[in-house]
Amino acid sequence: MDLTDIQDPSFLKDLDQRQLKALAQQIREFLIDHVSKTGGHLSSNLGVVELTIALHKVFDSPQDKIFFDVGHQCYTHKILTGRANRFDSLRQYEGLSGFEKRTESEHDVWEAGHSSTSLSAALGMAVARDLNHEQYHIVPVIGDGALGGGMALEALNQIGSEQRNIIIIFNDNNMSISENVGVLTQNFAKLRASKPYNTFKNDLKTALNRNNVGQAVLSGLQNMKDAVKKGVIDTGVFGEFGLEYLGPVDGHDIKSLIQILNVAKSHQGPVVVHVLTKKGKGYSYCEEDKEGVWHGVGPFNPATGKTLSSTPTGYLSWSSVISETLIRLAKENKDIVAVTPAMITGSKLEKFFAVYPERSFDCGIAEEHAATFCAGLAISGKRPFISLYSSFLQRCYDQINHDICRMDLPVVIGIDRAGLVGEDGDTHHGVFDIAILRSLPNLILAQPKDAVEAQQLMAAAFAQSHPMALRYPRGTALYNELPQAEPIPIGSWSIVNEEPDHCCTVVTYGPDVDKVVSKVLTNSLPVKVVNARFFKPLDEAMLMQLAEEGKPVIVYETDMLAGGLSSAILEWAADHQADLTIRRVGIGDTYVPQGSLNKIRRLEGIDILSLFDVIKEYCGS
Ligand SMILES: Cc1ncc(C[n+]2csc(CCOP(=O)(O)OP(=O)(O)O)c2C)c(N)n1
Ligand SMILES: CC(=O)[C@@H](O)[C@H](O)COP(=O)(O)O
Ligand SMILES: [Mg+2]
Repeated sequence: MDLTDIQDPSFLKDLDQRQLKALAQQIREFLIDHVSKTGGHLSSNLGVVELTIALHKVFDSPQDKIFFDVGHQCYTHKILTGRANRFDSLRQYEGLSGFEKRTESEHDVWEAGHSSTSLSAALGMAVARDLNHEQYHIVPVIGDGALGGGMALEALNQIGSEQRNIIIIFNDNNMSISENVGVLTQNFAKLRASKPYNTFKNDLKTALNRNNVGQAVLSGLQNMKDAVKKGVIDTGVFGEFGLEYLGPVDGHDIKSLIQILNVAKSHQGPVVVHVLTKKGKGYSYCEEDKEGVWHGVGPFNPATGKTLSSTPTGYLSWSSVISETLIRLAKENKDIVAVTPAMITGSKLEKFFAVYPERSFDCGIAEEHAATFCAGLAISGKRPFISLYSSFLQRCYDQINHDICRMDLPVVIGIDRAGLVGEDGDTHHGVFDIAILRSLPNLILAQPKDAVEAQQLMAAAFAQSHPMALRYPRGTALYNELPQAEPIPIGSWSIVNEEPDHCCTVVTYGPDVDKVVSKVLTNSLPVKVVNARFFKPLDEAMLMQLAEEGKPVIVYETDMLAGGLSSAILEWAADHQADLTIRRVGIGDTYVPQGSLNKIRRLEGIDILSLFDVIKEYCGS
């Protein structure tokens, strides 16, 4: 069949096992082919092809609510709900989202991008359904990584006591982005290997194979409950939470999946279906990947698995610049330890973990815990470095406030993926951190303009004794190793382009500093450019100087205007009754969509050309 002919999942009801299997194969080939051109979350999607087919065969979407935790594994769901024809535009501006999007389809009943929200959402939906006296199934699909997240465990706690009808699909591929961590994974491993239950499951299968499926389901469930009571079946952590447990089932065997989902469907109360899948199933490069490099990929050659883009010579990713510097600092300072909430690969901490295994900690998807864990380390004399994607840092705002800043503990926070990230879209843009962190007492907040400053700011961060956060974007920077980086004085800005008779001053930060300088020089515009590398504390002497010069000041930010650098400068001007004419360029009161950085920066009016339109107002053409 042509996948682009699919309108909705109802066609699955008429397909037999053989046809369903063929469909799975076709979808897998489609995914590899399309993701190799657009990039995307390949491995997780390859792992849930059969599971998603079985879910849409057994349940009736959109009446029944099928949705995916994080949402990065919903591509088959998109194909089965009539969106195959839009895959050429995956993750592009105005194209198909890489996550579920309610505006895209009535079958997308929940949106995410951040992990571990699905179970709370499911319980909310279930309570609303019951209060409305409605009848439908609520079917969240959650991975073993996401299930270890605090929110998911908090939700299980309430789901167990509410006892509403929810069918939790536990997609256990024994992987987070890279290898999963924590004691829960051991509990899952025990369940996976649970022999007595596997025997029991076969009994259930035999019962289900009889003609009277309804009766088989009921007697199967009764047998199962008896077996649980007798302690024959290990229900693991789920039993402890008061949930019915079904499984484990082979997540690539559509027949077994359909059988067990039918059992779950007729169950009263919350039930977990434990599905074993292989991350990257059907594509050897993905199947063999333990580091998670195939979790999210850019365009690649499907035959060789080789990525089509390459880092230019001499450049390193910003994450690598920071982690290389951390390794050097850690050599001198034995108290430095590195902490990550499940982002070793994205944060480029693999090397640090290899060089200093006993000083490296992967906490799992647990930003809140990871931040307070760092506070505990710091209060006991260690110098923790925690790497957090800006967007995921939002999860642990309170811990940064209550546990780190309030006690003025010297934790160094690497804010990775700061600013717009591009194709992951609104859930992942890291544009709020300046605004939310700037109000926290004791915190120092900075951003380097280049890799040299990154090394100097890292040195500064570990040379002082307050919490300090250092933000850096997705992408690369020209890298020259500084064997001995001199710490930059805290709160100091620098003038990077001085003009004796300037028409205005541009105050900006990060990699845009040098872009603005090169543009004004190329266009021979008399514009002074200031590198505002500290958002907190501000360089008050420099601000006073700008006020005395009396020239217009354009604050050019590539993050949210509200609460950002320009807000900080306006506050300072008001507090000091300084006469500053401020013009602001930045992101307005909106969630920025997905798309290439060039495209969305243009759209939001924060690209260099937009800045130049503003400059020209002051400097003529
Ligand atoms: C709060 C938060 N932290 C980190 C991430 C980054 N992240 C995306 S997917 C993922 C792994 C999820 O693992 P799992 O739930 O097992 O799904 P799988 O990819 O194995 O299918 C992580 C850490 C995120 N999306 N949200
Ligand atoms: C789904 C998710 O949250 C991550 O996989 C994210 O897409 C990673 O993005 P990077 O490519 O910036 O590491
Ligand atoms: Mg997983």
